[in-house]
Amino acid sequence: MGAHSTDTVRDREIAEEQRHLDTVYRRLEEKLAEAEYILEDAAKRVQVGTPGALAERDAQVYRAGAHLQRLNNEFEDFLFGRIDLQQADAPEEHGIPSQTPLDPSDPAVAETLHIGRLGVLDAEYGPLVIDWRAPAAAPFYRATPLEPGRVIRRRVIRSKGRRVIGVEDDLLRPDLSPTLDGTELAVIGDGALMASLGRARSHSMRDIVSSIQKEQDEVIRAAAAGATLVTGGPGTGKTAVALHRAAFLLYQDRRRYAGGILVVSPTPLLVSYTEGVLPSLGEEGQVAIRAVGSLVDGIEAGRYDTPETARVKGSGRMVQLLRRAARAALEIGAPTELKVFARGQALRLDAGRLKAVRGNVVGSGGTPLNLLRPRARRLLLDALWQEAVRHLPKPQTHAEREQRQDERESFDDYVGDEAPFLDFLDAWWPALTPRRVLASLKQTRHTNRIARRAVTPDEARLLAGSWRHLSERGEGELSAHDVALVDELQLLLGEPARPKAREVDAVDLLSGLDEVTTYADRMARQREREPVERREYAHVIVDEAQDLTPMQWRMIGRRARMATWTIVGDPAQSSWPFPEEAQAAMDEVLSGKPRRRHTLTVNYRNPAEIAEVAAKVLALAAPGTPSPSAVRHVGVEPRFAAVREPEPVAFGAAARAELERLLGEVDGTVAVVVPMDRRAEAAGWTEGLGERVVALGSLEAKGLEYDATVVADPTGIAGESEAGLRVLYVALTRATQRLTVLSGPDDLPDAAGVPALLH
Ligand SMILES: Nc1ncnc2c1ncn2[C@@H]1O[C@H](COP(=O)(O)OP(=O)(O)OP(=O)(O)O)[C@@H](O)[C@H]1O
Repeated sequence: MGAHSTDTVRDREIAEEQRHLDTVYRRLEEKLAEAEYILEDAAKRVQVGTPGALAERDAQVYRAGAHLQRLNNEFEDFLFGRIDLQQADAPEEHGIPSQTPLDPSDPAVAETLHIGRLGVLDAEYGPLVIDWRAPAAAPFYRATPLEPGRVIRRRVIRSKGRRVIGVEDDLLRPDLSPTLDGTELAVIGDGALMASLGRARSHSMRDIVSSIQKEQDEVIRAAAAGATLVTGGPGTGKTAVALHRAAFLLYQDRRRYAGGILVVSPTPLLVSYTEGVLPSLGEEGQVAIRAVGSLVDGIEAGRYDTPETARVKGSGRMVQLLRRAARAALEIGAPTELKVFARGQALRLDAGRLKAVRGNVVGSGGTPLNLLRPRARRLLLDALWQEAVRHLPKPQTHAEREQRQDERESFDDYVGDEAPFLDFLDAWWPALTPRRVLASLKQTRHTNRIARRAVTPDEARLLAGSWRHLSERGEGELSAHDVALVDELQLLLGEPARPKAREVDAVDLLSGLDEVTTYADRMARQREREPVERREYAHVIVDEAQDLTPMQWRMIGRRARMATWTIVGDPAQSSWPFPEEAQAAMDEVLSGKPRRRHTLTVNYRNPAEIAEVAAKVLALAAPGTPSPSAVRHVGVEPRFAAVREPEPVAFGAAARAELERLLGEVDGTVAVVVPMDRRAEAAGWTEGLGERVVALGSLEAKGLEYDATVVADPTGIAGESEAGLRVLYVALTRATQRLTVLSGPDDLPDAAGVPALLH
């Protein structure tokens, strides 16, 4: 009887929400018709009006189009929340309702707000749905029984398409026996929220808009200025929060942030996993999510460096090495003699002279080398001219000086345009590209020669080895660490001159500095015309920040000179071995910006059973770091299995059998995580198992999650680098339901079934 009456109450409440949702959809359909009308109308209209008005109209059409598309795509959970509020103590101000109740002991609900992905107004401009990012929606996420504010009841509404299927309530004022329209307020708890945490995972992340928690909401809505730094263990929602924050910033100040938010992600895998979240929040196109290896246009990092090589490439010492490498690259294969014929004589600059000229061209300034080419041309002509007039007496009178000047000008015109001189210039001051400079470092001897104290001979050898596959021009695949070096080199080199630089350019006749600025100006104008990708952002969000090397921080910093920041990460998951060095690099990039710190404490991904195993590794990997608390129990302990035979075939068979077993246990995705050098092997284990299964190298698992994971060869992962235990910690924290740890003969489990490493 009791159950029956609860069901009736639940049905009644669901029906009530259904009525509201129906009203919302009716209104949305009206808006849809309106949007269609605007689109048609705009298409018909001729192009008149000021550019500003036209742009505004384009924007309107764009918005209407986007709206249309989104409504047609039919939202899941378009409307997901509701709060019932007490009477406010003050009228709302600037659209922000007061959060304090007039009378805290008043049990009556005075106001009900529905919260959804987008704001919807009724025909009288009353709110049918409030955008989740609006200030009025904040209490939905912030209210707690200790600090309820005006909220009496918070409700999460679950729907499928246009049908409401469930509600889940939190009563924030159990002391009140609250009422709504004179009847007792119903409170339904059907576990929808916990169910949603336990749902099967797919290969794309979902938004968390209906269940953002208070500590997360505080990050999402934090002021934009300066830098917001967020730490938290695995599964605490750092990535989710970072993405929701992007949507929030756009909502709050669209003009400022449209097109100007960059999200830097550690791997392309995490980019594709998270890509769908912003569109599901109604934000399409304005936010660029890019892997740290894809920040330089035209390059997609596809190689992995060994941990030893990565250590060198990521280090701030590379700046000095690259500076020298760029200069040295100019000299590789450079001619050692310049000979031209002019004024009836052979003029010659020998190696010593050329060296002196080169020194003068570079001077002490930091002008990018490619921009110095006009100066190189001029100083070479100077040197040749001095040769030409060496035996002539100095001009004495004004007339003589004028005459000499005229001769000089025609000398420049004549010599400077002749093939021998131009060919020489091309070879002596070639247009350098970052790739070409990297390729120059593939010769260990050369690298060693220029390395001097920047890197050790051993490190020079590692670097050279990692670039051996590049062609002379630097064609070939690069690593994510190389991309940061390319970016640094781009700055040191400047844009290479255009190939048709052979025409005489009046600019060349000006003095050095003018040449440089004029050239730069010309390039700038050119850039305006060609739609190249944005290089500066208004806000930069860094995910998995603990992994960035100093060189990567510099690269990101160059895209954020005017930006505000959100930086999320977990030092305990860092695969970079020198946290202090990375911290210093970050400090430099953020210099002077005020910082706001937040910590996230609840693990929403891993069930407690898995979190417990991970905590053991955490204690070894980052002693003293608190584990986030896991909110869910699945009632199944992680499995420890071991393969005693040393043959890889036996290990592979065991891994595959385990994957097959897990596929039967969970509805969603399954991953096997292996040491980086066993990736190819692991790909074989998963062959034919279908789309739900993936094989990942330890570093590729960053940020991802699966229903079930097999962590294969944990000792191998832990031994990969100095940061190995932290990488193992990452691997162990990927699963939402099931975890199997599969060890080899070198780490057999003890009597309790736990491998020694995990003690
Ligand atoms: N408030 C929430 N409601 C529902 N699900 C949540 C909430 N917060 C986080 N989650 C879920 O928890 C999982 C982990 O979130 P996320 O990947 O953002 O964590 P993270 O801190 O970035 O983890 P890691 O450090 O391991 O990369 C995701 O599936 C996310 O959807």
